[in-house]
Amino acid sequence: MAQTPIIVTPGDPAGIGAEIALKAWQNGCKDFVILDNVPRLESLASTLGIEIPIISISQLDAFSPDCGALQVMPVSWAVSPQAGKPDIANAPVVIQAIKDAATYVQSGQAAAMVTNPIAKATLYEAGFTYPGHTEFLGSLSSLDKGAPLMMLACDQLRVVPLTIHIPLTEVAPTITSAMIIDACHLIAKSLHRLEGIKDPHIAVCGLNPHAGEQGSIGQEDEKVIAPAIATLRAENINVTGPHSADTLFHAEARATYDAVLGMYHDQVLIPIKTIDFYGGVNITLGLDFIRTSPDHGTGFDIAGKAIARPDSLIAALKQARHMATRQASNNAR
Ligand SMILES: NC(=O)C1=CN([C@@H]2O[C@H](COP(=O)(O)OP(=O)(O)OC[C@H]3O[C@@H](n4cnc5c(N)ncnc54)[C@H](O)[C@@H]3O)[C@@H](O)[C@H]2O)C=CC1
Ligand SMILES: NCC(=O)COP(=O)(O)O
Repeated sequence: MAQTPIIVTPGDPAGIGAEIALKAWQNGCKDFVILDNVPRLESLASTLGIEIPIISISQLDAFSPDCGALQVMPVSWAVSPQAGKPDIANAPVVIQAIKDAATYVQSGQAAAMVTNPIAKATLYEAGFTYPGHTEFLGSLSSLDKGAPLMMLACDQLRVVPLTIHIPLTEVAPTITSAMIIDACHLIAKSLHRLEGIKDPHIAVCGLNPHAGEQGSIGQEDEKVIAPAIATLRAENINVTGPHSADTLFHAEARATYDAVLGMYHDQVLIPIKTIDFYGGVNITLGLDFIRTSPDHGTGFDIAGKAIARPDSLIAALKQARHMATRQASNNAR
């Protein structure tokens, strides 16, 4: 039976997305179709010294994993992409590609979507009103309670930030016990569904240094986070905390839990990117379709220089296929 492809979005065409997709294909990931433009990819491949056949297909059911060429569904860039120089004129094409990819997965034409990095500031300038893919895809999907959540995963760690792209000054007033409860329910359900982990242990970070030092360095740990943990534990959800975030990420601590729920972006993204900068994968939890992504950004400083590493995109493609296979077997039960 023909394999349903993964659909890959171009991301910002001035970034490293196309380069890492060419390299992922060259490295044996042949089960995806990318939304982009054949002449541009051929020209980029030639500049980068990557020799692979590239063909256009007009619909996803024409995909053949054994055809020996990178398969591309065409998009028309408003202006010719220049490496390292994002152009606001291409923003509508970038956004439409994300929307189209989500539709392909929701309709079953693609098994999952993998997004290449977008330049958030460029899209904001063009009027994009969502903080990032996670929230945008959430708006296109029916959602589990507490969704969408952003989970970053590598072989040694899984983390979820409770708040994502908001200013640090807004974190403390934003977090609530209900958000923590919903997030832990969704993480537990997702780890069971996606990875078969029954009763996963979720370690919840405090917000303040030393998890508030019993209320003397901030009140949120005792007044917001601890009550949520007590509620979850009363429901027999395997949650501990609030933990001091600074002692939660060394190897011995990591061996004690399945995932960490942090209160804000950098609290949990710094540890995972330090542990595995090139191999991490971003997974959106709680959507009605599968979406993963490399955990890095557009890499404008290295675009077009042939030095971008495809590891994270390769890991994202493998994770997406793993999730699609698991979902199919869950559905068949
Ligand atoms: N999922 C997404 O769409 C994401 C988008 N971004 C966007 O990316 C843009 C740039 O963000 P930065 O913070 O500079 O992060 P970045 O990840 O693009 O770059 C940080 C550093 O890591 C290097 N790097 C990144 N990916 C690499 C790879 N595959 N191989 C080798 N080196 C690599 C870059 O050259 C740079 O020195 C921003 O506009 C941000 O919004 C950032 C993270 C995720
Ligand atoms: N820092 C992670 C990040 O920016 C990913 O955001 P998203 O675009 O996947 O929502």
